[in-house]
Amino acid sequence: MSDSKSFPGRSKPGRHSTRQGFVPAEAAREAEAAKIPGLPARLAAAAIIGDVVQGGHRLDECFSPQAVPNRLTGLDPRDVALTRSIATASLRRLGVIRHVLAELLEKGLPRQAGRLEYTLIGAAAQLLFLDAADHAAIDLAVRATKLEPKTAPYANMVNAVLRNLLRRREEFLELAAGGEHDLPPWLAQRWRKHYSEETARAIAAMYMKEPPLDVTVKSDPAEWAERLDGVVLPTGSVRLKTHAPIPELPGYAEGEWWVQDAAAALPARLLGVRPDERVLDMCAAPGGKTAQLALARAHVVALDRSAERLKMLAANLSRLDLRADVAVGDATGYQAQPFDAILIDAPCSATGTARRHPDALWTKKPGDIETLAALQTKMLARAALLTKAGGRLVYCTCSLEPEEGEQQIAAFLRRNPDFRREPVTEADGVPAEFINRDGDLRTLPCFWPNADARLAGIDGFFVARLIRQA
Ligand SMILES: C[S@@+](CC[C@H](N)C(=O)[O-])C[C@H]1O[C@@H](n2cnc3c(N)ncnc32)[C@H](O)[C@@H]1O
Repeated sequence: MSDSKSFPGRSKPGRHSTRQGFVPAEAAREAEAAKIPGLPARLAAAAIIGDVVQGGHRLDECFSPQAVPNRLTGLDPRDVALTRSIATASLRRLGVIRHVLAELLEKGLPRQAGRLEYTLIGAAAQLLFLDAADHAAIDLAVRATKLEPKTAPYANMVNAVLRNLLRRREEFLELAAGGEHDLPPWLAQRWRKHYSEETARAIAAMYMKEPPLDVTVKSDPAEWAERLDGVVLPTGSVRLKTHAPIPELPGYAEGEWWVQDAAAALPARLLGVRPDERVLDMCAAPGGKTAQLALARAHVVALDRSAERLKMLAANLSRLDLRADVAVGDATGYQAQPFDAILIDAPCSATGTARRHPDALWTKKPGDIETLAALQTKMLARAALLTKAGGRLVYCTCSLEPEEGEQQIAAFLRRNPDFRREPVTEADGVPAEFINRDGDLRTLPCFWPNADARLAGIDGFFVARLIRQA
């Protein structure tokens, strides 16, 4: 790998002679590493695991061309795919991998050993959960360790730990089987309290599996299910059994569908917009729900604080040949004439989406929930001012935390007596099991179990539909 930023913190590289002249030793080491098949991907994966776990970066962002630092510079597409699979498996199973490593590292991890932990995590993920050849996983982890001056003294230790892991693999796989060790303890504890012991276990079991790919189609789900080798779900989304690269699938380039989890497709539908209504999508990017509203031929204002993410929204709408007015701005202070309908897909802890974004569980801390809930409260207050008399307001989050869902709406209704809940019913095309006692929608990742893991589960979402009195 040629990206020198992939070795942050390396101290004062020495210089040595090459045919081209003097180059930093660091660059020379990287050039050497690039020649060893499989090593650049292992180095990139370790760097990305660190960016997520230590730096708080989102995993998806690490794979975007705009990523800073970009760990993928110079990697060929096969190495990028391998990097992604190592990093994703590492984060999906991070809890149990750390548990296993703690057992194998008698004296714990050496302090200030740079990227050593992430190299070990990536190698353990390969040995336990991926198809990579065992000898390659161990040998390349040892080489990666030798490459960095801070970690080089621990190369023998890495070798010994990984060989021990291999010897005890069956025991560790048994430990990993239920997924219970994969969750950060503070979140597991919350879910046991708010749902039940059994539900928390079922969520953990779902979170250790790769999720299916769901898409929203512009029309004719049955035909697209057949063309895409999928099934039509009870809510109208199409679930694909294959994992082919998305841009290569039929209908993608023609803009006939877009990727959207089946649960994420429900909030915009529950807003029930009609042609020519003025609709505000308050947190719109990257635009999955804006596309649904635009497809219903509403006049949509797609508002988001992030200009970068709105560029993605614009590109998505352009591929789909759909239109919306794009506005960059802070929803909590947004001013406009009142709207017929408003959708708030609020920023949240995203703990309901960890099947697709396993990093979501490891980049959040307990205090974040309070901070996010405070932001959501402000957005709801602003949306209340922007909703016409008789207008509708749908609030949703992809969080499993009641503070960002049920409690948020209970407090909103207490503060805003001119709003009432319009309960979600089966007549909305929503399965009864998704509707809670208050008439709000609450999905959990363990819903829709299926013996065929390719078809199981749904993102965790909360959705409330409110009406402002006329
Ligand atoms: C859950 S995502 C929205 C996903 C989107 N609705 C979709 O379906 O594709 C939340 C969005 O809220 C945006 N956001 C965060 N804080 C905001 C604020 N104060 N005002 C407006 N948008 C904000 C983020 O940039 C992010 O794009």
